[in-house]
Amino acid sequence: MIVTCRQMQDIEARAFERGVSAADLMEKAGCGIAREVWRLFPQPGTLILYLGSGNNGGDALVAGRELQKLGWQIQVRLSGPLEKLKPLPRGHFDALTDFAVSASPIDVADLPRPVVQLDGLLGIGAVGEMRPDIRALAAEMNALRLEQHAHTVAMDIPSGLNGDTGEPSVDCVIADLTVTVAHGKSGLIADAAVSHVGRLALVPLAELTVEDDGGPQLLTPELLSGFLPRRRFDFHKGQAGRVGIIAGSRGFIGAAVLACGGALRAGAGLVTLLVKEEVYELLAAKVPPEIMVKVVKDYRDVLDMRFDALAIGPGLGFESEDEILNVIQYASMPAVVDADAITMVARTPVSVFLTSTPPRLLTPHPGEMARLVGDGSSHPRLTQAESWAQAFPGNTLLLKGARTVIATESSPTFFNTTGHPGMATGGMGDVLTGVCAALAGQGIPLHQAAGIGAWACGRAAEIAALSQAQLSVLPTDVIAHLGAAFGELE
Ligand SMILES: NC(=O)C1=CN([C@@H]2O[C@H](COP(=O)(O)OP(=O)(O)OC[C@H]3O[C@@H](n4cnc5c(N)ncnc54)[C@H](OP(=O)(O)O)[C@@H]3O)[C@@H](O)[C@H]2O)[C@@H](O)CC1
Ligand SMILES: [K+]
Repeated sequence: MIVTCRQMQDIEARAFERGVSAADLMEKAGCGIAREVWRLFPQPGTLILYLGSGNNGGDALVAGRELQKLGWQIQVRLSGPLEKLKPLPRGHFDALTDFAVSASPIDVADLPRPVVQLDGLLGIGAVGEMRPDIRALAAEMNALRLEQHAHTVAMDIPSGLNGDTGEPSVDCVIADLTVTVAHGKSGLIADAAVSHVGRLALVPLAELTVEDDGGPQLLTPELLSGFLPRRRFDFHKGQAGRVGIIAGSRGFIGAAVLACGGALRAGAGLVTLLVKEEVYELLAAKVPPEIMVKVVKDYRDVLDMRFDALAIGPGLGFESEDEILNVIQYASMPAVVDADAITMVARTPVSVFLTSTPPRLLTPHPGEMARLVGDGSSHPRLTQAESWAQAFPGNTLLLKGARTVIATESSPTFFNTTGHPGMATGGMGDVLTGVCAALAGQGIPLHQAAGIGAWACGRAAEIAALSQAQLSVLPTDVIAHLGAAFGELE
């Protein structure tokens, strides 16, 4: 569930009336934040706590205390006199040991790396524009990030971001990771906020659980693990899904290989790559040994084959457009439609979709989405995805981007939380297509399959970046780390 700041404060106030302790909540929030920092930064370095006067700074202090136990060295920047700290953060400040308060910007050149700065300046208690003292510290954090490669983690919301609208004010903190507490805040998923929020994580607080409103949801491991079926001990490959992949053409061999790799690592029982004669030799030599490669004269031959799910599109080209459109329209099993196949759908009368009974998952990037919705592409991403889903009930749309959004009519819209800018490399989408098809082949509904797929690919890319720079992460690295990502959902 996504809430406004006011709704969050009301939920909190009602919990306090029931006797829930604010100190307890801060303890849980701070420990949860520390866990999320550890997930992305498992090697300890230097932690700089930027503290405002409110409870947002308390979260940073508790997280700092926990990370200190793992070996992080702590430095503190205060926005004003200590006496201004609210009682809860003041208590945590007084209890902290072995740290230095710096009265001026910190030179991190000789400090242990990584340098991570916790933004505890302002949370949901912020009113109006940032005041000069806070704004100066926010600007300092951004400069440290930009000029000295420090990483920024926002407590609850990035300071200076309107928690309801997502509008960033001047000098709004640019976070690499925002760990939000109890519930996602509406401003965090606004298009304008994406580059200030960065990677998202949610620390659920059982005491602040409320009845779900059916609205958008953040993709979290807690939510997604419920979508992954447990396998019986006597499970066999026929039950794990027979996936057919229609991909690859001359000059676009790699896309097919990547889709196959994604499908394998997402647990498909049998993966068959269906290709035309001209690329058979090349692809048969290039795909992993677990893949069967089958030559088809006409892609429509697939309509008579037994598959549990199809993936259609990566590296396909446009030579067999009529055949592909027929497969999308008539195949009796769920299908993931990607890349060139989306462009084909976009230039076809929409009735093709309305008449196709089995569900389809379309996974456009913004350029392909613009082809699908025309003028609609100027609308907010959430509106684009939900409008398309309303127009084509039963089908699912996954709109790629730094904040991938997934919509299906009558289902809560999902916002992905994982991933990093190093994923801006050709081929990432091909992996995702294979992953989603494999999950669909295991009987997972396309909406959930898309959610698991987006989260797992992003998380795999994060794990791949633990041992190398983000910008060096390749789609093949994502495939190699999918197993670790899925492991976090079990
Ligand atoms: N939700 C939950 O369940 C839980 C929430 N928790 C955490 O608490 C956070 C909310 O804490 P909060 O209410 O103390 O407010 P917070 O955001 O720290 O800032 C308020 C302070 O900032 C000041 N100030 C205000 N506007 C300003 C401005 N424009 N420019 C400059 N200063 C400004 C204002 O000072 P004043 O105006 O009073 O002098 C006030 O003292 C929440 O985001 C989460 O992190 C968890 O610990 C536990 C569970
Ligand atoms: K903050």
